[in-house]
Formats: sequence, structure tokens, C-alpha cells
Amino acid sequence: MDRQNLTLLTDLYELTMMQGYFKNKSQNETVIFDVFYRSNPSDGGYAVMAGLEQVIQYIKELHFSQEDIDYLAGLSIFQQDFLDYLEDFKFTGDIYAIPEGTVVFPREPLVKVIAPIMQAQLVETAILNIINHQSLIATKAARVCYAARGDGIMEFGLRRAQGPDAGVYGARAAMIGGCVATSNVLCGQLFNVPVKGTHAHSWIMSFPDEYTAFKTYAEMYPSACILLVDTYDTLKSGVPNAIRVFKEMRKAGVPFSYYGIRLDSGDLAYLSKKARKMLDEAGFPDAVISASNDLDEFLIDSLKVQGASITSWGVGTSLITSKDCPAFGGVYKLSAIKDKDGTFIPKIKLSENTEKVTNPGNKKIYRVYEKESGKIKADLICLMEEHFDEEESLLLFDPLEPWKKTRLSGGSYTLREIMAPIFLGGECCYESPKVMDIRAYCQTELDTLWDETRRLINPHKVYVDLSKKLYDIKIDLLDRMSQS
Ligand SMILES: Nc1ncnc2c1ncn2[C@@H]1O[C@H](COP(=O)(O)OP(=O)(O)OP(=O)(O)O)[C@@H](O)[C@H]1O
Ligand SMILES: O=P(O)(O)OC[C@H]1O[C@H](OP(=O)(O)OP(=O)(O)O)[C@H](O)[C@@H]1O
Ligand SMILES: O=C(O)c1cccnc1
Repeated sequence: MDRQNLTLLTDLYELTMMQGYFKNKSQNETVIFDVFYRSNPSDGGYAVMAGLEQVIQYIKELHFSQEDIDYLAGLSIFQQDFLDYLEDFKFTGDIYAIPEGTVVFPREPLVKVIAPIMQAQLVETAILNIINHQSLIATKAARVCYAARGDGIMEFGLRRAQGPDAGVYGARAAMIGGCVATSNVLCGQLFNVPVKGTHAHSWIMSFPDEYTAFKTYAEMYPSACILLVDTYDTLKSGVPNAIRVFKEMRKAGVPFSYYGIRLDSGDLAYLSKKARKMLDEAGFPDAVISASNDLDEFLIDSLKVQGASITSWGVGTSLITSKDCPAFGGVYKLSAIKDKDGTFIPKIKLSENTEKVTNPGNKKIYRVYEKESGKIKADLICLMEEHFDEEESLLLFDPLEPWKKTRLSGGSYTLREIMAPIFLGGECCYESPKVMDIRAYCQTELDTLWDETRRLINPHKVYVDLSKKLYDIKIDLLDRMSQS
């Protein structure tokens, strides 16, 4: 997106509702909206929060330029007094959010917006757009990296991303989720993340023969020399030619710091094992074998199980598009309205579907860790004013199936509040960490998950529970609504 001001990056209905609130001044109360999602992408056990830095930029830039107002005027939907009001519009509210790179679970607020409803309503679409996209790709990257069991994953998807923005911000999110580098140079420039790459088949095809192509490449890039060996015949031509070049480079005394081959077709398990043997026998046990070709977490996992001799992976389409799960279902729901005395009145949205009934009130989240292992036991959503003493026992129960209870004994668990203030009174009070620092934080976050939660198929779910007080408010509201 080649413009900084994304104020009109919204659904028309946000603006028509905004005009409605404007015309009925009593409607412009301060409200609370929560961003949350209902199920983990790819049927996984968790998601990775991402996109907050871009949400912050969006809120900071939020204003209607003269050009924006002229455009809206031309739609013949908005009246002059409302258009005049837009001239001085800015965000004056509070935003709390879970920092990027944090592992998150269904139904907990990822972002909480507290603002006059005209402001809070407008920002719904852009916030969801940004958080939904980046959290989806960061989660996918974490899954792919998990499958690779510590091997490096390079993000290769720019050519297949759904447009330039998805390519750049998707690569940013993929780095947060654990990729070691991206081929996306603009992402590297914007976010100071490592860029890496090999070469394409066209490089080989542009030379009279494969050997000359390899040799020329190796002479130009001896410190990052990964040769693509499958243009003609991987085992009969590609690997032998690569070995010949490596031998010549070694003989010439050229120091190779990072060198090897890339497989991009055929049976990657079989070819990698054969290639490993050939490279080892030729005296190149440290030559890297990397692979690409429509890979995803399941194929990488399968190749690992097959004993493939691959230690570096290039993943494009499946990662940048989150091919098996194209959308992160984040939603934005009103949870409270401030009354005249300044207290928040909890609001609830009913649904036939229990999962879709919202959690009311002004909330915060405690992450509950098992003290001994440091692993996540559950998340506890409670009201802002609630505090818990770690030395006392803590009752956890599933809000969807409240008869399922666990009591943690005092001293056996620790608590961490996971939402941080981002904007207070319209002023930003949070500095986004650098992407590589978010990535490092995300690794420590992923370590707090049990392996059973990280596994790719049928993972163990982490409970997101409500405090007794919040649960009672919810049940009370539900009772009252069903009686009215
Ligand atoms: N040993 C393996 N086990 C499971 N899947 C594999 C294995 N080796 C390769 N694959 C995957 O199988 C899919 C199809 O590979 P296939 O051999 O058809 O590609 P190719 O035809 O050789 O390559 P291309 O069409 O890109 O030139 C790819 O997603 C690839 O990653
Ligand atoms: O995970 P992937 O989507 O496969 O991304 C990486 C692929 O991109 C490149 O080739 P490209 O797809 O342009 O052509 P190819 O399919 O003919 O190899 C590269 O050679 C990889 O195969
Ligand atoms: O550098 C590479 O090898 C690369 C980059 C993008 C897509 N496929 C491969």
C-alpha cells in the first residue's frame, strides 16, 4: 500500500454507523471493543499474535485528509455537518493489546479498544485486517518451523503472495513465527531482517552447461553458495557438477563459509540421502542440503520421518498464503458501554451457538503457568479490578463446560498479565520491538507450550477460563436477556 494514511481502509458501514452516532449525540458513549478469534488456524493448538506495529502506525496516522472528505462527500451519503466534524477527527482513546510474538488462544482479547463509539467503530476493519493477516502467517510459520525440528526455514513466497502488501507483511510475520530469513528484499529493508537466497533454473539454463553455471556462481558468491542441482538430472549431473566445483574451489584455496546444494523436485527423501552420501564421500560433510518444492509443515514432517538428509528448507506458497487455512477468524465485538457515572456496563452478544456468545465487561488476561515446568496451564480472563494471590489456591473452570474444574494449589503456579497498554488518551505509550527481537521473544513463548499443544494433528487444547466473577456476570446477563 503506497499511502500512509489508511483512514478510508474501512468498510462503508463503519462510516454510515459513525454518521448515525454523530446525529444521535447520546450514542457517542465511550465503549469497549475486544478483538478475539474463535478457533486456531489449521486446527492447531495455538496462534501467534502479530501485526501490532502496523496497527499502531495506522492509529497514529488516523485522520481524514481533504481528499478523503471530498471523496466521501461525492458518495452522497454523508451530510455536511458530519463531513465538517471529520476534519478534526483523531483517535483519543485507549488501546491495550497482547504484544507481538506472544502465543494466544481462542476467545481471549488480543486487542481492546476503549474509545467514544464513533472512533472505536471506525477502526474495526483495519485492525482486523492487519491482525488477522499477520497472526495467520506468523502461526503458519511457527508450525512449519516446528515440523523442521530446529532446521532453518527460509521464506520464499513473495511471488505467490496475494499482492505486494501480503508479500511484505506476510514475510514480516513469517520472521516473527520463526523463519531464519526471507527472500523478500523489501521486507529486509523495511524491517531489518536477514535476506537470503540461492538461484533459479534460469541461471543454469542461461549458460552452455551446468558446470560452467555452477562455477561462475561459486566464484561470485563463495560465502553463500547453494547450487540448484535439479535442472537436468540431480544425481547424474547436478550433484557431480556441484562436487566438481566445490573441489576446484577448495583446491584454489577459496574459503567456503556456507555452501551446498538445493533440491527442488523429485523424491526429496531419496535424493537427499543419495546426495548426502555423494557429498560425504567426496569430502564435503559440511555441505548443506536444502530443499524446496511446494513444502508445508506436513511434508516437512513426513520428510523428517523418512530420514531425509535435508537441514535447510525453502517454503513459499503454502506459508505466505497459509494455503490450508486462508483466514484467521478474528472478530471485533462490543463488550461494555460507559454510563454517566463512568462505570462500564457489561454487554453481551447472544447466539444460538454457545461458542459465539461473547464475554462481557472490561477485561484483562492472566496467563497461568505451572511453576515447576514454566509451561502454560491455562489463560484466565477476568475483570480489570480483579487480583489474585499466587500463594492462594486458584479455581479454573471451562466457561463452555463449567462442570469441568481444576483447582491449582497455592504456590504451584505463577501468573503473568499479558495485555499491555499501547495507547492511553490517544497517545501511544508503547514502542514496538524490532522484528528480530519479537522473533526471539516468540521462541521463548513457543517454549512455554507443552509439546502436546504444538503437535500438528489433534493437539491438546489450552483452556481459556473465566474468573468466577466474570462468569457470574455473564450468566446473569444471559439470564436477564432470556427473561426479557
Ligand atoms: N519423499 C517425499 N515424501 C513426501 N512428499 C514428497 C517427497 N518428495 C517430494 N515430495 C513432495 O511431493 C510433491 C510433488 O513432487 P513432484 O515429484 O511431483 O514434483 P516434481 O514434479 O518433481 O517437481 P516440479 O513439478 O516442481 O518440477 C512436492 O510437494 C514435493 O515437495
Ligand atoms: O514453496 P514453493 O511455492 O514451491 O516456493 C519456492 C519455489 O519457488 C521457486 O520456483 P517456482 O515456484 O517459481 O517454479 P517451479 O515450481 O517451476 O520450481 C523455487 O524453485 C521453489 O520451488
Ligand atoms: O532464493 C531462492 O532460492 C528462491 C527464492 C524465491 C523463490 N524460490 C527460491
